[in-house]
Amino acid sequence: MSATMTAAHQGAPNGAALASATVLEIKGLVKEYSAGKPVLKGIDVAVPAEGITAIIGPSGTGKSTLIRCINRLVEPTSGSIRLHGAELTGLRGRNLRLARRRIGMVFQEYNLVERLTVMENVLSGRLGYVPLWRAWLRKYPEEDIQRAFMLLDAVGLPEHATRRADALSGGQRQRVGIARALMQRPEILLADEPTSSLDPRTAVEVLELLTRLTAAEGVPVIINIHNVDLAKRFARRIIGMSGGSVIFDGPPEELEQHHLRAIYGGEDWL
Ligand SMILES: Nc1ncnc2c1ncn2[C@@H]1O[C@H](COP(=O)(O)OP(=O)(O)OP(=O)(O)O)[C@@H](O)[C@H]1O
Repeated sequence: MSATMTAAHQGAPNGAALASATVLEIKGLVKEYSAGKPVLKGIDVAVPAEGITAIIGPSGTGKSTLIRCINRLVEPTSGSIRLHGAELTGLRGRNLRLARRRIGMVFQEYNLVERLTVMENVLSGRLGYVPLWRAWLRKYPEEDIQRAFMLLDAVGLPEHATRRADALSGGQRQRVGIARALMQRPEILLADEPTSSLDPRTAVEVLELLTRLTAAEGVPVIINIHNVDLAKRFARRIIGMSGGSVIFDGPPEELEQHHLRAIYGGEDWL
């Protein structure tokens, strides 16, 4: 397997991607928030069906935009995004809602409903599946409740089911966020800077948990992360972005200082 780099990165998926089955294939993805000023300049990425793929790059380079184009929180300007071969761009209404059920998301600021209990927050991961009247009446199927308890146990919060979300620490909230995302039984999980609001030790604990649980559930993860050391430690694959383009795509052991200089610019910080 070899990493691809600037000029060599002409859009073809690299050896790492070809070696493993692909769950998500992004081709020629462009996003312009203002006409003629692309933030994403034709992204080509093939995400493997297992493990963590980390997106690194300087602030403002389009990492969040890329992640949010996948579940259409951000509308792509052009290009293709295929999940298990099915095109996601252009979906509307019910078809978009059905596609979103297949894509879990973990957020930097957790996005829990603060006044609801931990259990209700986890169960809300089923909202795309359960009829709304059931959710309003809090009548989730028994199977969902069992799974929510199992996931709360797995994230180390079995005793917190009835606590309000706003009574939890940041690390605990993110554990609830992970349980909620997995409650959805997603085919892929997006994590948009999931550890940026956490202290360094809690960040490692949350990434360990994310790695373990998603491996157990067989869910591949795309994570947008600022900390390069954590990306190298937990990801199987690194995508380095700069100026709205992918300039490194390969396994962590191939990410060298010259790549980091190309991604982040300069070298006085290295
Ligand atoms: N909703 C929006 N409307 C207009 N411009 C936006 C919007 N969201 C992001 N941008 C711009 O797009 C560019 C890329 O932003 P994005 O948040 O994707 O970058 P990022 O690499 O995730 O940055 P960070 O690491 O700081 O979160 C930035 O210049 C940003 O100002």
